[in-house]
Amino acid sequence: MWTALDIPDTAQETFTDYKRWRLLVNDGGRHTWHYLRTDEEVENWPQNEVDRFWLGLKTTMPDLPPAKDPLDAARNGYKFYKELQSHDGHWAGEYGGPMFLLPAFVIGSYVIGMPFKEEERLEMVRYIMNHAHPEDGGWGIHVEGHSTVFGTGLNYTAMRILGVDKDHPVCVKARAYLHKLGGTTSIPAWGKFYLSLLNCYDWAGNNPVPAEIWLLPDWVPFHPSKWWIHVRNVYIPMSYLYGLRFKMEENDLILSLREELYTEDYYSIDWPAQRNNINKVDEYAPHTRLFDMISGVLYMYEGCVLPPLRRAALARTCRLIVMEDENTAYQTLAPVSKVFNMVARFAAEGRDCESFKMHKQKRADFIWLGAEGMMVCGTNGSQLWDTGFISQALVETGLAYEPENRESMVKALDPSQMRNDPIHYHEAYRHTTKGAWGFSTAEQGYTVSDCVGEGLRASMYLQFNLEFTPNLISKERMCDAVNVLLTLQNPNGGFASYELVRAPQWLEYLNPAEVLGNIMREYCYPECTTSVIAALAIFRKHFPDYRAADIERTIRGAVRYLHAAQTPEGGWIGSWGICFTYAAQFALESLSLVGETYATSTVARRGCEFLLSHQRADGGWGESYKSCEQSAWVEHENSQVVQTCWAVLALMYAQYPYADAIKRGVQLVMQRQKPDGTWEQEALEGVFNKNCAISIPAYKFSFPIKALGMAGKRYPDEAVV
Ligand SMILES: CC(C)=CCC[C@@H](C)[C@H]1CC[C@@]2(C)C3=C(CC[C@]12C)[C@@]1(C)CC[C@H](O)C(C)(C)[C@@H]1CC3
Repeated sequence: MWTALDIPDTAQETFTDYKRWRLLVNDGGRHTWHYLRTDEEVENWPQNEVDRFWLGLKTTMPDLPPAKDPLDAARNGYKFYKELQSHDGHWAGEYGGPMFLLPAFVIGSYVIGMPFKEEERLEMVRYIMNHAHPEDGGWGIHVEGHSTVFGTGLNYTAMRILGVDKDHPVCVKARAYLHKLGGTTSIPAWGKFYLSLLNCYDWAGNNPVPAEIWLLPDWVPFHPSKWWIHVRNVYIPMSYLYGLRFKMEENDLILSLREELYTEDYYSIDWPAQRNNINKVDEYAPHTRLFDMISGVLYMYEGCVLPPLRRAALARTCRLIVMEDENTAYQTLAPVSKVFNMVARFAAEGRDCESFKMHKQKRADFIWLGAEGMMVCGTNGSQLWDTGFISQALVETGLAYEPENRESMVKALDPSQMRNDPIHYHEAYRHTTKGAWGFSTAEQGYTVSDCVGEGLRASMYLQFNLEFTPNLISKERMCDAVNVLLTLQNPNGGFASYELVRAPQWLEYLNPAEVLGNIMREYCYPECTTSVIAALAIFRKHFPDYRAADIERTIRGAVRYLHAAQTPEGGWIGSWGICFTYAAQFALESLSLVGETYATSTVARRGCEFLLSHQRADGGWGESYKSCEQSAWVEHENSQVVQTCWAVLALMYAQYPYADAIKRGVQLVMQRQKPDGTWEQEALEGVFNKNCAISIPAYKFSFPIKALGMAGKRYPDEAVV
C-alpha cells in the first residue's frame, strides 16, 4: 500500500483544496491537472473559469437576461461555453464514466512502482467513494451500471492500494457485497489479468494469451492484425506479460488482499478451474463453446511450450509494443492498452529508462479532476471531437458571425490535423494517417473515420463560410483528408471506426472479454458512415473537380449502406452514443445533404416517424443506456436534453413539415436551461462495445446550442417559450 491515507467516512466534501487545482493545456492540446502547494504558486497561476467549471466550483459567469426565443437561448448557451475554450482554441473536457479505467491505472502503476501524488490519491479515492452504489456498496462497469464483481473487485483493490484502510466503512461495505457475490475468483477475464499482475490471482486461473499468434503469417484470416484495433492493442501487451507470467513481488498489502478479496483460502483455490468461472452478474458476452474449446487446447499447450518459439513470439510482441509507444508519443490508443504497455515496457526495461519516464509523463493526460474526484478518462481527451461539433453549431446557427464570437471561431480553426503517416506504418499494421483527424490530438495519432469527417467539415465551415477567418488549411490538406476518407469505405458501402473491416464476422465467437460486446473486429457503423457522407457532400460543393467520380461513388455506396442499416421500425442502432436518437441525428442529416428528406425519401420519412413515435408527453426524448445493450429502444425514466436535441435536429434536417413536435422539443430544452446559460449534467451520453456507457459532457453545450439556434433560424417569427 502506498502510505496510509486518512479518509473521512463520506466523500461529498473535497479531500483536497479545490482552489489549488489548475488545468494545464499545452503541447497541441494536452491537458493535465496540477495541485499548487504554495501560496506563491497560487498567486502566480490564478484559477480561471475553465478550472472552476470542471471542478464544480462556482464560476464568475453572471446570470443572463432570460432568452426571448430559441436563438437567444443558444446565444446564452454559447456565452457560457465560449469561456471554457482553452487558449489554444480547443475545448478541454471530462470524459469519464467507465469504472474499470481508474483501477487499471492504479493497479498498473502500483505494480511498476510509478507513484501518484498524495493529492491525486486522495481525490481518486473520493471519486471511487462517490460512485459506490448506496444500496450495496459495490461498483458496476460504469457509473450508472449495476454492481458487478469486475467493478467491485477492481475498485475495492484500487482503494486499498491508494491507501484506504480495510476497516474503513466504504471498504467494509464493499467487501461484504463482494463476498456475497462469491469473491473475486469469478471476476471476468480482464479483472483476472489485472489481479494476476498484482500477484493476487494465480496466472493458472487465466485463459492463455499466447504471444505465438503473432508468429502466424499475415494472410491467416484470424491473424491478430485483423482484430479491432482496441482489442489488438490490448492483447499485444497482455500476451507479452502473460508469456512472462509477470507479477509484482509479494508484500503485506498483497498478502492482505489475498484474504480480503476471496471467500475461500487463497492458497487452496483450484486455479485452473477458475479460467471460465465468470460471475453471472458480470456476463454480457458469455464465452462460446468454441472459445472454451480453443482455450482448453491452448492451456495444454502452455504445459509444453517450445522455449525458442516463445522467445521469438515475445520478441515480436515487444517490438509491436515499442512501435505503438513511438507512434503515439507514449499516449497509446486508449487507457487500457496504456496501462498494459506501461507494465510491459517496465517488465522489459525496468525503471531507469526513457520509456518509464515517457509513460509516466503521458499517464497524466488520461487523468481528469471533476467535481466528484479524480478519474481516468476513456481517451487522452476529446479535443477534436468537441471542437468540431461546437464550431459547426456556431456556423450553422449563424452565431459565428456575431462580433463577440468571432475571435473564438478564429481560434478554433485548424484543430490538430495529422500531416504524415505513422513512424512505424506498415510494420505496425496501421492505417494511413496523412491528412486525418483523430478523436483527441494529433500526437495520439489515430485516424477515426468520423473524426476525419467532422474535422474536415468543421475546417471547411470555419474557413469558407466565415469571411473573417484566415486561410490556414490549404486545399492540399483538405484533399489529403478526403484521400483518407476514400480509403476507409468497406465493400458494403459502410464505414467502420479506425480501419477497414479486416476480419470475418465469426471472429466475434472468440471474444474473451465477457463484459463487452462486438469487440473482436471492426463493424460498419451508421454514425461513422453518415459523418463521412456529410463531409464529402460538403467538400464537393467547394472542390467539384477533386476526385469527383470517386466521391460520387463513395457517397452512393454509403447511402446504400445507410438505407440497408435502417431497422424495420425506422431507426438506426447507435454504437457510440445513446442510442437511436444519436444515430438518427447523423443519419437524417447526411441523407438531407444528398437530397433525401421527409418529402422525397421513404427512408427519411420512416426515420422521422420512428422518432415521433418515441416523443414523450413533455415534448422530450429519453432513452436509457440499456438501448445499447439490447439494440432495442428502452425508455429512460426522464427525458434527456441532449437526446431531445438529437431528435429535434434529426427532424429539422429531414425537413419534417409539422412544426409542433419540433417546437415542443425545443421548449423542453429551453425550460431546462439554467440562468447562466448552461444545462445540468444528465444521464451518460456515450457508449462503447454495447455494455459500457461513458460521459461526454461537452454534448450538453454543443447539441443544445445547435438545435436551439437552428430552430430559431427556422422559425424566426415565433417565441417558443
Ligand atoms: C475496450 C477498451 C480497450 C476500453 C477503453 C475505452 C475505449 C475502447 C473507448 C473509450 C472512448 C471510445 C468509446 C471512443 C471511440 C472508440 C472506443 C473508445 C476509444 C470512438 C473513437 C469510435 C468511433 C466513434 O464514432 C467515436 C468517434 C464517437 C468514438 C469516440 C470515443
